[in-house]
Amino acid sequence: MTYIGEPDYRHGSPQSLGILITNLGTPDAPTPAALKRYLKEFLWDPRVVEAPRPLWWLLLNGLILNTRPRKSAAKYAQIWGEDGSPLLTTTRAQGAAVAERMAELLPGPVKVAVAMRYGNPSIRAGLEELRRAGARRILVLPLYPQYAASTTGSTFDAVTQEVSRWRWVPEIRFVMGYHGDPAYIQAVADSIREHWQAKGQGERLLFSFHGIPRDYLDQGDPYHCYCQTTARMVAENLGLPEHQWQVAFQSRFGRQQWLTPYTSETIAELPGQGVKSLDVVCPGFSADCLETLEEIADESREAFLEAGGECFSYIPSLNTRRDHTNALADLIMRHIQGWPEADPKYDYEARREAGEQARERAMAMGAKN
Ligand SMILES: C=CC1=C(C)c2cc3[nH]c(cc4nc(cc5[nH]c(cc1n2)c(C)c5CCC(=O)O)C(CCC(=O)O)=C4C)c(C)c3C=C
Ligand SMILES: [Fe+2]
Ligand SMILES: [Fe+2]
Repeated sequence: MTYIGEPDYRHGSPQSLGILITNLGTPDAPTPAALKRYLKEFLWDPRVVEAPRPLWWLLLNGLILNTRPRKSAAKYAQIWGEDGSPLLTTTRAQGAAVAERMAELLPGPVKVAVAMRYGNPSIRAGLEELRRAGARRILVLPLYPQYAASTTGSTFDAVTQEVSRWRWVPEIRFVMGYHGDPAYIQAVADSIREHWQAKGQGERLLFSFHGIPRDYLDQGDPYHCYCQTTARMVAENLGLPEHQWQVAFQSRFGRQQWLTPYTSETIAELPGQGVKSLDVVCPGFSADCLETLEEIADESREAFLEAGGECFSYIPSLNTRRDHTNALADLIMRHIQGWPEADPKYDYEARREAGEQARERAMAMGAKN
């Protein structure tokens, strides 16, 4: 629908709502060439690697992009599904599920788009999709429960940078995290309970979160603290005594110190401390991906068994669980408060009709398009 001039509240034009659901991103294919493209974009982001640029450029282009793509491609090949990367297929399915749920909760239309911070579908493509649907108000929901500058902060940069090129900037709000959201905590705890009912409970529950360089914490990033909070709240919900759970950080990159304890070291030490059966859950990952399916469910399992462990169980991410979808939709509802589309009395049809009439009046008056 095209308007003559600006849609205007006085004429009752509809202002439609767009939700941009994002995640980190993934290569287009499990090949060294696709990984090189993906890693180049990802690792050049100053929110991800904060090292001084000229030096980092040399290291990245001279060394890392000549070695890592091949190794990472081999890992991706192990988890690649029929429809592509699990992270992307799951995020798309989450977007569709949230859209369905939002249609139940809201009186007017809502457009949901899915985008990835790196790779495809890009943030630009996602925002374009919303713009074409006529979204004048946009809520951005990065699927990172625990805020980190490298993830949520970087998504903020990408969205605002993209919109800075638009002539007509929409209203934008961001969900900056939900590490302690009761419905999210409940969903994680219930997923663990259900896993225990089906497969039995291990002697220890390990909460494994993606790491960041220790230096980022020292400079004030709240991520470490938020991970501890999530883990403690889930453990409390489960009624787990302190000695039956712990937190560790996975997926270290490079030589610097990262958040400790490291998941890999913790898992190798536990059997020696008498823990023979272990459950691992990764509540920082909304969707199963390379870091959970390959690094935890595969590599870590092997490491645990090799170190003398007997039983290793990976508890899947929330993915498209119904309680996850509902928790995300509730989060959206709370963040769009005050926007007319969130008002149950908002009469979308009446507004649309009034808008049409205003448009016709303007046409009759000979306004130029
Ligand atoms: C180099 C620094 C990195 C930082 C800092 C970092 C933070 C960070 N990452 C996630 C979530 C994911 N990371 C994933 C893959 C991945 N991460 C890094 C590096 C850093 N991450 C690399 C190089 C890769 C690519 C794979 C590899 O070559 O090892 C993924 C999985 C993507 C997939 O396609 O499945 C996720 C998800 C968080 C939450 C985070 C900080 C809190
Ligand atoms: Fe990462
Ligand atoms: Fe990894």
